[in-house]
Amino acid sequence: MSFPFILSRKPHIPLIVSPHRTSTSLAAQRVKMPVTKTQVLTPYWSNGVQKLKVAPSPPPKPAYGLTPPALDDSLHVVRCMRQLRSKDKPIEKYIYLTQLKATEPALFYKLCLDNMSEITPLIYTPTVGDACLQFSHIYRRPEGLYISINDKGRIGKVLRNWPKIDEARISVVTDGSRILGLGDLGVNGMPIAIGKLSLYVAGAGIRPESTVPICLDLGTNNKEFLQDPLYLGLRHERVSAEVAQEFMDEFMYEMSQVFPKLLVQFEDFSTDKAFAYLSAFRDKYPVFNDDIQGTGAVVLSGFLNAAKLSSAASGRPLSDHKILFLGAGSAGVGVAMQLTSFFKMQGLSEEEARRRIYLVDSQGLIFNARGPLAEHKRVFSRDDYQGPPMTNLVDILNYVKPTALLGLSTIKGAFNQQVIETMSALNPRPIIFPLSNPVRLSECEFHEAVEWSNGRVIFASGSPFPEQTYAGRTLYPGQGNNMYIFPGLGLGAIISRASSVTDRMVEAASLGLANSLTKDERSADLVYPRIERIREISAEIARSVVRAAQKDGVDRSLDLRAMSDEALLHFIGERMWKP
Ligand SMILES: NC(=O)C1=CN([C@@H]2O[C@H](COP(=O)(O)OP(=O)(O)OC[C@H]3O[C@@H](n4cnc5c(N)ncnc54)[C@H](O)[C@@H]3O)[C@@H](O)[C@H]2O)C=CC1
Ligand SMILES: CC(=O)C(=O)O
Ligand SMILES: [Mg+2]
Repeated sequence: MSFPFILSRKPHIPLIVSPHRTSTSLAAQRVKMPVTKTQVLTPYWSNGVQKLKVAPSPPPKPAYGLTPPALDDSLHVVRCMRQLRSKDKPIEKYIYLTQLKATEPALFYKLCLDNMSEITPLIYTPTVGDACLQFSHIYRRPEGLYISINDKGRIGKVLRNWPKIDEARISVVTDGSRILGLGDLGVNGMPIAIGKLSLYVAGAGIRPESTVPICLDLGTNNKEFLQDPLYLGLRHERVSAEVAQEFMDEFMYEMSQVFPKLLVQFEDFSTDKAFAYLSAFRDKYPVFNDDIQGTGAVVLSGFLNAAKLSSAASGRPLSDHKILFLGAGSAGVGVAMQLTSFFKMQGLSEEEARRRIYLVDSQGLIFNARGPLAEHKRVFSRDDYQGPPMTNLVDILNYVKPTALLGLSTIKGAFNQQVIETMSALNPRPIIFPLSNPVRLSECEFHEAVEWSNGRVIFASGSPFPEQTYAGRTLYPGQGNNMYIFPGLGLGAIISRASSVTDRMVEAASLGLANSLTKDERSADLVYPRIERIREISAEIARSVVRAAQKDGVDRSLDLRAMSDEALLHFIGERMWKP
């Protein structure tokens, strides 16, 4: 018996089927279904045919007398928020919320939805970075699936131990080799998979039981962890790239066999593996890489809105923008690839679009005459600079004269006062996005960018910063984080039952996000919508993604094709799980 992800179209009128009786309802007559115990059946549509599914039973309520007489759901929400706020350290709040999620998931997600801007930084970046660093010390109970190199040859068997195989729809998979900007954390990477999936539930209404966090343990090169007696992973260095690739081939094949309806999100693989696995698997399975594609989509979206504000001040045509990246890893190059589509939208050719982009890595400006380059950097390597290596960022800014400076370098403070003043001298409204995570690795802080640009900066960062007041005006930082994209992208891919995640679907997610700003948000110069609207935004993104999947012919929920845009949006909203 399968439990489709999709909720009933009319969840308020479930059919209750009594033990040992055959239902005589209309819907039930269409599908013969042996009913052996009390079950809640809900009708749903598949390829134009109405079917029934058994709804997973809610957790049992404690029997009368086992809870205090005045325990009341709405007051308990208030009590939990007070308990949460009474804790001083973010990591203590993280541990409290983790326990709450394990014991009362609906309550946990209600708190998340009602307090998105307060709770997101606790279950996600920046606190999740500390949770990963300390995972082997704060570990309490099992959550998620661990597959290690020792399981090679029997990965399918391990996957089948997952208790909710039929419900599984979305998995976030990491091998812990590059967690945020914190480096190789081995099996301590599990909280990043868990945190991203909590945002799928909170932000896109994916059912909690449909999420599968997976951490692959292929060893770690983190010397501190290898010497820590409490470290929870295998105590050896990472296996070679060849062995890891063979392991991944088996893993992905077995995933497709055990979980035929699962979408896979690759997360925080080190850059070489991130590109290798994406190209190896993207045409075979429904999979995307969040750091390459999700980040590309979220930054394109923020950049589209930022470029309009910047061009309004400078009078410069949109096609004239120039973007400089500090950092040329999976995220930097992923964003650069996605931003070429911005210039193509302005009428530039692929070649012209690429020429608007400059990459800087740890050795300075990337140009052909510098010497051999990793494959992912080559496409953006400059052939129009022949001089000596250029390593000083201010020199590079004065040479390139960019309109936008994006940081994906993990180098805290790289956007110092001189850098921001140079950008501000070059542009009436400089676009400065320090996107590295967690917050302590951010290339600059919001208050610095505001102060050093005299309040003119158009700003978005990977982790959240508080708003600032400048010259009597409140200025809001954008959060340029893929958390705005992956919930809606995943929801759209799941609802359309996409057989693969195409470039058009990723771009549709990006444009869906860019277009979701309200009038009020635009007039406050925001480049991303307020996080409190995440469900509404995810629904709009999902609709765009479904349409893109249909255009590319990778959708398998064919009945959605005939729906009007309005009906599709309504359909998506109704399918979101509500705590
Ligand atoms: N805001 C968001 O949504 C996202 C943010 N990120 C963040 O981006 C950062 C980078 O991630 P990846 O690209 O995967 O890592 P990576 O380690 O592959 O890339 C880092 C890049 O920075 C360069 N770099 C290092 N030191 C430098 C220096 N001193 N000057 C100039 N460049 C330097 C490296 O050469 C490399 O090209 C991480 O902090 C990660 O958390 C990643 C994905 C999404
Ligand atoms: C946000 C994210 O995916 C990262 O920093 O890796
Ligand atoms: Mg990531």
